[in-house]
Amino acid sequence: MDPEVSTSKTRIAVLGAGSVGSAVALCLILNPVSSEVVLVDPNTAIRDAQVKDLGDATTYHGAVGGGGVRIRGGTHKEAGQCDIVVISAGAKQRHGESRTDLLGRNLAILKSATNDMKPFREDTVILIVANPCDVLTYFAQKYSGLPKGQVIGSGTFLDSARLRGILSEKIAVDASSIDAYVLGEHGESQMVAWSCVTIGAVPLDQCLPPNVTLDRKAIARETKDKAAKIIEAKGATAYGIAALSASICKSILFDQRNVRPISHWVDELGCCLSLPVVLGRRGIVRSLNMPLHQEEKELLLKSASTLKDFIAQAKEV
Ligand SMILES: NC(=O)C1=CN([C@@H]2O[C@H](COP(=O)(O)OP(=O)(O)OC[C@H]3O[C@@H](n4cnc5c(N)ncnc54)[C@H](O)[C@@H]3O)[C@@H](O)[C@H]2O)C=CC1
Ligand SMILES: CC(=O)C(=O)O
Repeated sequence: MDPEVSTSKTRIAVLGAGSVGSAVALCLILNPVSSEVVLVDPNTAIRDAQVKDLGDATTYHGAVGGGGVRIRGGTHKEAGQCDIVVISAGAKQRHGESRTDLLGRNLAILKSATNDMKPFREDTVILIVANPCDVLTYFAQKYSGLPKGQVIGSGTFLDSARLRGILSEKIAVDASSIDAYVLGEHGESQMVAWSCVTIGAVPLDQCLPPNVTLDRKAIARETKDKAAKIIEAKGATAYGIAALSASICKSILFDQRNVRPISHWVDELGCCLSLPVVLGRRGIVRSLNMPLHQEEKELLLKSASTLKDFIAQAKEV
């Protein structure tokens, strides 16, 4: 951790005061990472009501070194001067819609929000959470003009957490001791890097409990479909992505160098998608080259090709 970093000097802006944005803000209050959280939404009635509600949660939760996190409403311009901008602004999927169905609506929102935030501080990191996450990350890099490594997406961090949770139940090992990654698109073309799954450095196949066999296809499908199942029942997902977004903010602000599957620009593949990266104060420190099997490499290429098609088809306003 960078000893120079202190929560007393740092600000995180959250764009979008809806289900996800407010849950991100709550996580940042309960597990303080910065001294201030600035909520931004053109719907100022919702924004201010969320600020009041969240303000009640700050009372007994002091930041590191004392003093509570300050939550307040703010403008896009102010967001451009924050250490991190988490972008959850945009439409969410209705039952039966895919993430990519949101592209037209959310690209327009992203463009106007990014223009409204300019000029950015030169060290601001943008974290895209709104969907379709990977395609929006590509366009946020283009619109913001910030170095590509500073504009990232939550990507398959959430899918990887879901995969670890499912594996944890099947093999009765705590999820935090399972190293397993979903790669590629945060969406339909995602793939599981099965050849690299380890438990305490032991390859998965070599440490299954007796009488346990894993149906890998079914597990990958359950991982991918988890969001749709939740959306069908309650209309949205929010808590998982909020906790993980707050943890990404912590990795960045405290220069923690954690390895996470995060959506970022991958030169060889010509798009933004998730591969494990080292996260630091300026976003991506470096990408890690996973020793994937040939068929996994092909699935990753297919995911990249799907994403490039979406980028090519996107109608910019
Ligand atoms: N990456 C991931 O794993 C996840 C992504 N999401 C995505 O997050 C996004 C937000 O979802 P919810 O919070 O449930 O939606 P919501 O509808 O509850 O909130 C969206 C908010 O964005 C605001 N907004 C619109 N234009 C804006 C602008 N220019 N600047 C700032 N705010 C603006 C709206 O006024 C609204 O309050 C959706 O695209 C959803 O698909 C949701 C869950 C997980
Ligand atoms: C909505 C969404 O992208 C998710 O929960 O994975």
